[in-house]
Parts: sequence; C-alpha cells; structure tokens
Amino acid sequence: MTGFTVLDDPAPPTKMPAVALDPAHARRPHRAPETPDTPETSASAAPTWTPDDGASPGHAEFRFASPRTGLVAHGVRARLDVPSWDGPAVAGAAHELLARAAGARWAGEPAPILVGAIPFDPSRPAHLVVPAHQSWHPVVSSGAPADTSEEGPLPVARPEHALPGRDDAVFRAAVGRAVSRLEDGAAEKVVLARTLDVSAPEPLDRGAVRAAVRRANPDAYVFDVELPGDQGHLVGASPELLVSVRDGVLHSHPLAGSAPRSADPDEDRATAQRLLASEKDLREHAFVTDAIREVLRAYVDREEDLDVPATPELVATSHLWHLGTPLTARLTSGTSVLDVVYALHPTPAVCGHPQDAARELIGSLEPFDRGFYTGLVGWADQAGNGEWAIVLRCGVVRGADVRLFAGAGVVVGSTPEGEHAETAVKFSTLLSALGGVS
Ligand SMILES: C=C(O[C@H]1C=CC=C(C(=O)O)[C@@H]1O)C(=O)O
Repeated sequence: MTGFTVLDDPAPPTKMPAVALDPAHARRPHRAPETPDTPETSASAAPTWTPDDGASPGHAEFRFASPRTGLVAHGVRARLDVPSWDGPAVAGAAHELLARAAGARWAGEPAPILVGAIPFDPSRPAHLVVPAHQSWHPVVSSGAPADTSEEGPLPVARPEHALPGRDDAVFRAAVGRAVSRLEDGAAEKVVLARTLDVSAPEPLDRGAVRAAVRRANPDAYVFDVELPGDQGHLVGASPELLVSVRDGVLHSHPLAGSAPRSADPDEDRATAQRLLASEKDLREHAFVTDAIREVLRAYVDREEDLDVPATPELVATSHLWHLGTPLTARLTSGTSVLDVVYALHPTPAVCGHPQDAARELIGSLEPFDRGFYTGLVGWADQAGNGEWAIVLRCGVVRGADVRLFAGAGVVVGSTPEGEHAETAVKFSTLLSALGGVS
C-alpha cells in the first residue's frame, strides 16, 4: 500500500460549466468550404474557431485507445455548442461542424473528427470538440495475456486489504432502499454508484497510470480526457463498448452481471461458471440486451440486419468477470454513430429499467453528481463512423487528488453487502494503476 489517503470530506460534486470561448480569438477558415453550405438552424452548431497554440482554454488533451488503436488529439479547432443536447440536434450539428472543418483544412491535413465525452445525463452539455491535431497509432500489447481462461489469471487486487474495502454505509443503505422500491414495483433494475476520494502524496503521472491500467487490462478502452474549465482529467479503463460504427456496420458489447476474479485459478474458473448460471445476473444482463435490441430495430432496414445472441458470454477484466453480449447491426444508410449513441444512451447497464423510473431512483438515492461517469467517451467522423465506450472504471484526476466512481446493477435479489463488495472491486481497476492497491 502506498501513501494514498482517503478524503473523508470530499470536494463538492463536479459540476459542468458551459464553456464559451472568446470569439475575439476566432480564426478564419484557411479557404472556402468544399462541402455544400448547410443552412443554419436554431438547433445547429455554433462552431467557435479558436487558436490551437495550446495556451487557450481549448487545449483539450484527448487520449482514447481501444484494444488495437490509439487516438491522441489536442487543441481546439471548433467546439460543438448546441442549444439542445439530444440525438438529432447533436448529430446534425456535428455533421455541420465537421463539414466546415473539412472545408477549412490545409491540403494534406487529415479529415477532421469530433472527439470528447458525453455526460451520464445526455440532456446536459457534452464536451465535444474538433481537435486541432490528431494522430492514430497501433496499441502495442504490453505482454499481459488477453484471454485469462487460456493463459492463467491476471493480477488480482485484494480489496479487503485496500482502500476500496472501506465501509460505505450510505451506499449500503441506498442499495437496501432501492431493493425495497424494486420489490414495490417502482422499477425492475437500477444501477447505483458511489464515489471514493483519494489523495496521492504527489501529483499523479497520468502517463504511468494509463500504461499500468493498459498492462492489466489489454482489452479495455483506456481514456484520458482533459475536461473543460478546471474539472481535471477523466481517466479510466472501460471494458464496455457502447458502439463502434465503420462503413455502416455497428458493433456493441454491452456488459451487465459481475463477479470478482480470484487469484486462485480453480476458484476463478468456478466463479466464472457460477456467474454464467446466475439467474439474478442473467436477468440483470437481459434488461440491457433487450433495450439495445429495441432501439437498434429503428436503425436497420430488416430484422436480419440485427444480430443479438440469445445468451451472454463471459468477459474477463483484471479484477472482474462480466456477462457480455457481442451485438452487430447493418445500419440503414445515412445513420451516423452519433444518432445511435444518443438513441441508446444511457442503457440499463448504467441507468436501469424502465429508464425514467430508474433515473428517478438514482436522483433520489445517489448523493453526488455523476458528471461524465457512466457517460460516454469516443470520437466520430463526417462519414458517420466512430467508436464510443462507456465511462467506467474511472476517476477524475486533479493533480494528486482523484475522485473514483463505481456502480452496480441492483435488481430484486441484490444485497447491500454484495453490491458494496462489487463496487469495491470495480474501484480497484483504476486504484491499482494509481498505486493505491496492494
Ligand atoms: C456501473 C458499472 O458497471 C456496469 C458495467 C458492467 C457491469 C455492471 C454490473 O454488473 O452491475 C454495471 O452494469 C461500473 O463499473 O461502475
């Protein structure tokens, strides 16, 4: 265990200031747009052109690495700013903004993309920018085995010896109340989360944290996003792909239903098999795949264009087993990844079912603002391609201070102790990379 301390008196919940950049810094497009003019509407983007010298409030460092490809971006060419943060408004505005940026680029510059993060509450402003600089690179495997069933266990943290195991009575009470409300019929599933505020002896080296979390989680979506204002960096290693779209083909890999990994290979395998057969976890998982199937039906031409396996499979992370279902769809022509992102988000993997009732329970039972936790992080291009992971196994890093987030799906049959233990293990994913778990 290192010198991490738990902050008992946590900072006020992170709020998201609307960032308005000074139009006086406006940079003119280098040449006239090549793309057709798009009419300005009240729901369209108000692109703000800014210098990209890194000194403006739009420095906006963004790192997002899927298991195979890494994207590094920084600087702000334009910021997406829409009056209404709903799917059609965002997708339309993003298209317009990317068309303008494409028209304004120098010869030889790569096609512009949109990068950023979307909060848990999609009606609140997202942090979406067209970066001034972007580069893609292959992710070099660090040698950690990707498939633990074949190659033995990954390093497993022991939460009972570390900070995440600290009792959180408020969370246990919230889970207890949620189960009673579910038993009374208020909803069928709700995902409840908690926070853990820790402080390192000195400012964290986020590059080292990213490398450590990638080593332990070769299949994760590792992100490090500079948030607007002084909100800090959103850093994490999500196991969950909401959607990737390439040339009209969508992949999604929803997860729900979890069990802690064990350092003992026999126990680890037995835990995984128990999870695969757990009625409670299968029920928790089915809410997610059913909801995604229903939404995606509206974005395919024919039922055969949507493939949703009937049963989930096991997915391993450094600390947990999950139930996961790999879904594919051939999208109706003209569908953008952002249309689908906003239509799906938030899924029952992070909110619950039915969505409105679950949101209400979260609002009344969670004593903090989720901000971008259980939101989305990723990128989109002008052709409608993109990749968006759910913001999980993460924290907001400000110098030496980190607010970690972890949640768990609650259904009838869940227990406060079980969900407390599960969230403790979920904290450990990032905390071990921070050096806070022995
Ligand atoms: C909400 C979280 O996990 C979600 C994703 C995978 C499995 C989950 C579960 O089993 O409860 C959650 O739905 C989190 O990691 O904070």
